Amino acid sequence: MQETILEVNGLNAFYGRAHILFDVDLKVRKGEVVALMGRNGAGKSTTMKAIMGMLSRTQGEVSFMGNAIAKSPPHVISKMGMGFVPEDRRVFTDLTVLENLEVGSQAEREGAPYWTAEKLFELFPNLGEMPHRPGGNMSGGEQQMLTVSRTLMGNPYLVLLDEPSEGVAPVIVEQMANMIMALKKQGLTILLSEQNLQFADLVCDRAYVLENGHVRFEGTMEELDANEDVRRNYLSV
Ligand SMILES: Nc1ncnc2c1ncn2[C@@H]1O[C@H](COP(=O)(O)OP(=O)(O)OP(=O)(O)O)[C@@H](O)[C@H]1O
Repeated sequence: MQETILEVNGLNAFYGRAHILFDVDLKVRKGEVVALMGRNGAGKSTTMKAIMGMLSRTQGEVSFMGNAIAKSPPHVISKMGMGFVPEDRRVFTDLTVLENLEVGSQAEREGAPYWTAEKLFELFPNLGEMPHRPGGNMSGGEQQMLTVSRTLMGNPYLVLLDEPSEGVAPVIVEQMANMIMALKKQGLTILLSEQNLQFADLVCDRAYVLENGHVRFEGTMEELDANEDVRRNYLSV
């Protein structure tokens, strides 16, 4: 069995007094694409932010490549090789595509795919056609691709990808799915938050389903597809 890249045990998270995550356990192994699923408000983004060290109040254990990171701040976790593409996909609007990529650049990491702007332009030909365009003059889908690319420029071992298919045109959704499959082939490990079961079925190996901050299901995509109760009760399908 492949080595475990990320292991979360008994993760609880709070916004002020509101208790949002309840004893979340999850594991991501090297080379896997794992889906974090659930309806709006289930706790997917909160789980990612908590893993990334972005929340002020959490309890539980998070281990990344064998290192305990639950008390580490986001910039330290990023430097260790964890990339995060948040839902709001902010690009630097005054910087060009190439400049945006340079901002994300980190040193090569042994055992992680190595990315250059040229390699990313092969993966996202749209971006390759506009290297000098300011980020502010791009469509939402193009900005989405740029945010993913900027994160990859950090040569991460693991990428947390928050709802890549949400709010973008169907043609971009298709490109996103192709992109994730291409990244998997390169050996990248991905934890992907997603509401859309069709999309997750296309690109993911396993899924965790959240409801009200609790993990309600854990299994392969085949097991999830076959589990009508989970799909009906906790997903919008
Ligand atoms: N900054 C915040 N302050 C207070 N409560 C928050 C905050 N952000 C999220 N919440 C609440 O935490 C719960 C989980 O939200 P979260 O964004 O993690 O869900 P999600 O599964 O990612 O859903 P979505 O698809 O809508 O992003 C929701 O009840 C939400 O209202």
